Amino acid sequence: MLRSCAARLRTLGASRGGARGPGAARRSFASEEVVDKDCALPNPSWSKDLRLLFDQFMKKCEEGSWKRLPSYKRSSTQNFKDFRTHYVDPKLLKEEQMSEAQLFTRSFEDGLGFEYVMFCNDAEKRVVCFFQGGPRLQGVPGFTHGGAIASIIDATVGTCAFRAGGVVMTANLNINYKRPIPLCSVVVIDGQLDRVEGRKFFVSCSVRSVSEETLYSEATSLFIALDPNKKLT
Ligand SMILES: CCCCCCCCCCCCCCCC(=O)SCCNC(=O)CCNC(=O)[C@H](O)C(C)(C)COP(=O)(O)OP(=O)(O)OC[C@H]1O[C@@H](n2cnc3c(N)ncnc32)[C@H](O)[C@@H]1OP(=O)(O)O
Repeated sequence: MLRSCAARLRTLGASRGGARGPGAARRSFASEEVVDKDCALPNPSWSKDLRLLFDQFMKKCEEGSWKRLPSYKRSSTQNFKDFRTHYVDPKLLKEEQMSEAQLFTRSFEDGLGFEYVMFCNDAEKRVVCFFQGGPRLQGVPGFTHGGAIASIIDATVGTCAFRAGGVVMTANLNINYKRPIPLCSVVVIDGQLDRVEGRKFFVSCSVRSVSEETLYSEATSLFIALDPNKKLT
């Protein structure tokens, strides 16, 4: 698996054309035109497994029950700007650093870090994430780092909570690591909103192999919807 992963990355290097694939979002950022591509679309580093899962769920999207969630390196939506002004003390924001701010899980070159796509089913209160962890996410040799697994779990269960409760933050994340995840393999993270108590959103998830035969990890989490009358800092 590692060899084919390296091979894909070599072809990726050759195809570095930076093509503006579908789903590119044009917007001005820090006074320059930056094309923020939708990273939740296939690129040459995606394995056959990841593309197959993507195609399967895109068909479900056509049936209407599931929706693919676009994903960008930077969130420029107005609500993100409102988030910063509303919840963060401007004194703490160093504008020059903020212009470099990117979503952590979208901060690696194609194929090297987090390759993933999420689909949501709001009726079932579920978010499914297909994740291929690249060679820069290595923990023990040949396996994915536990912190990288926690990050993609956090993003998946966080998105599940976000869909139900709006702007949320992680208050608690408990992960049981049952089996190590081979580096560059594809896993299926299935997030489920379990219950809501006021501003508390309880979400759990499993991390399984594509064949569903191997349970790699299980997690429970608590997200808190932010109180509009409270600053975060
Ligand atoms: C912006 C939009 C852009 C668009 C984008 C689109 C896509 C978007 C996807 C998002 C995906 C996010 C995925 C990344 C999410 C992170 O990674 S966030 C980063 C890590 N988390 C943090 O840094 C949070 C740090 N903690 C805090 O800021 C504060 O503790 C919190 C979480 C905001 C809560 O503070 P608070 O609002 O003052 O609430 P508080 O009164 O303390 O507690 C409320 C209730 O929760 C309970 N509680 C709080 N903490 C705990 C705990 N750890 N354990 C148990 N109970 C707890 C309290 O006991 C209380 O319970 P009740 O008394 O009401 O029964």
